[in-house]
Amino acid sequence: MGKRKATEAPLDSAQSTSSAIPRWKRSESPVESFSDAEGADANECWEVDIVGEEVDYWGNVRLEAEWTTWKRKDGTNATWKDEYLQCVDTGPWKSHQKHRRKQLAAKDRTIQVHTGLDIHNNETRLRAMAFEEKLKASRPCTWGSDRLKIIQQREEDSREERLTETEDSVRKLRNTKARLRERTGSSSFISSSSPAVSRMGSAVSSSSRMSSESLGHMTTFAKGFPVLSQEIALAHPLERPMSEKAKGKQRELTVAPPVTPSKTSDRRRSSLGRKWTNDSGVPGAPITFVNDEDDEEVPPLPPNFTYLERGYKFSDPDVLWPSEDFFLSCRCKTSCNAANNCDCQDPSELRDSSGRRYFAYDEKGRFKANKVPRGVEVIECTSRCSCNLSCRNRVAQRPRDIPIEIFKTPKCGWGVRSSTFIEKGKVLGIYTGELIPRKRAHEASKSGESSYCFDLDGHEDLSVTGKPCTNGYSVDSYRCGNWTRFINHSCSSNIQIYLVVYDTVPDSGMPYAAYVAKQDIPANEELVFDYNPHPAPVAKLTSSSKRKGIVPRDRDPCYCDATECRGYL
Ligand SMILES: C[S@@+](CC[C@H](N)C(=O)[O-])C[C@H]1O[C@@H](n2cnc3c(N)ncnc32)[C@H](O)[C@@H]1O
Repeated sequence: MGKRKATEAPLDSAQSTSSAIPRWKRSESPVESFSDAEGADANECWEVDIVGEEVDYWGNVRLEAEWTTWKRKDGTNATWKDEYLQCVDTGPWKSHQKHRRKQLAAKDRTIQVHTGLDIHNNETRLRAMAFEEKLKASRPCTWGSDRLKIIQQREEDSREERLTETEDSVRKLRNTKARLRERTGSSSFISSSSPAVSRMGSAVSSSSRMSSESLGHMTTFAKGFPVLSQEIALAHPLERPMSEKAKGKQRELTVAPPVTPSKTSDRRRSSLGRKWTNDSGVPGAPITFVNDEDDEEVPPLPPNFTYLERGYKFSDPDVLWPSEDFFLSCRCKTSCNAANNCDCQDPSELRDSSGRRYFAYDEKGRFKANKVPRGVEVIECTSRCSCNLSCRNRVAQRPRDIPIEIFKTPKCGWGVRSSTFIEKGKVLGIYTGELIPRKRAHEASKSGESSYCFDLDGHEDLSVTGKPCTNGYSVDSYRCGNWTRFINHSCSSNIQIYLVVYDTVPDSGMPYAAYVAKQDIPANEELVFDYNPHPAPVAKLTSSSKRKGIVPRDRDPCYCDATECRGYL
């Protein structure tokens, strides 16, 4: 609602500006004569309603109004002339428009705006404004401030990590003092089942031997984990000096009661998650840690554990990775279309009955499990091939694109799941770690040293020899590895392993073990594989012996809960 001063207004002569682009074209409305009009207020103003608006090329807005108590002789009562609207309060109209824009933006997923005209009518203008507002809200261009936030977050993280270490050292000091008091017969007693102590034996039980779905052996000989590196290495000489604020906090901590474990745990979990996500190089597919079971902060890891998303670490002088000069290569342009025409597929054993070679993946990059016999290495294109990363024969080597959650399971220590649905045939990642000679893995197992070893058995057929090969290689992910080292066993698995070579030479005994979805896996379902899908003939446990917890000697009990559970690992 608004009022217009009832003065004689001149005829609008400004039909256009000097510019080539016209302003809105004004109608030849006559000078209004209000001499016979009634209904004016004390200031000689007549009430108007704003009913529309237009915008010109330069963004100038003009309003359309209608007199509520006066009309022309021809019955019309609308005007665009701002001369008549100078004392109109436009506030209510603007808020009405804002509300309508919001409604439009909420209603349309994509707002169609046709801006071909110089002059936009009310609807177009509203849509354009709604579109811009929506765009701004959905994709705010805040990279500058985002960057600042990341930097601040990093600084905060490193400060928090130092604080956590300090808190741990205080707790440890208290425990040590308590133990000393205990030894010296002091009456005060502190339970040894404090989180730091109970954690050491919790996750992984001792001496379990497993073999992979396809051919490898997974050997886990864990006699209890050392505690995390952060707990031991309190002040690294190369670390930045602690800020005054943090020092103050440290001083406070020495007298204050310990912080609640949940807060510390959350901080440590998110800090480790961020670190591993950064180290994995795939920020779009983060790694997170969740523990809804107990107060264990993060999975127990040996000191100086290194996260390695892809490839192997070579620390053993006996293990030599083949030189790039020996890699196979093809000359396919952009992407390899047919395995039969692809030179790097020459040694591939994936052939149909007429001898024609085929790829292990379909056009969508899904692994064709039923077409790849157990023990056959999949040969992917190498860095010497002329095709690019979009090639259909480069799948296991692509960066991971599913988010990973490492979570505490009720019975099997830490396990792995993803917050997204995983399609059957989806290749999830490869088992990484130190590539060591098989004999070293066996020595480690005999000496009872903790290790997470995956035996790369290559073409060995366990069903024929019945014994594991001793001259091959194993992957030890105890000190170095990625999220796959947390995948638990189930007698009813949803993922399987196949061997793949890329950037190495086929048949060298050094393939990668790739994890692939055996079936569609719903979001948040634990990812599990059968550590020993072709077990040597050990008597299957009866349900009553399972109930009694009787397992064969040298075997660990299985807690997978599958109906067909064998009862042991
Ligand atoms: C490769 S690790 C898996 C990650 C492990 N849960 C952890 O917390 O680090 C293998 C170990 O996990 C435990 N584990 C895995 N699956 C299990 C199962 N079905 N039943 C009992 N323990 C299991 C065993 O202690 C085994 O030695």
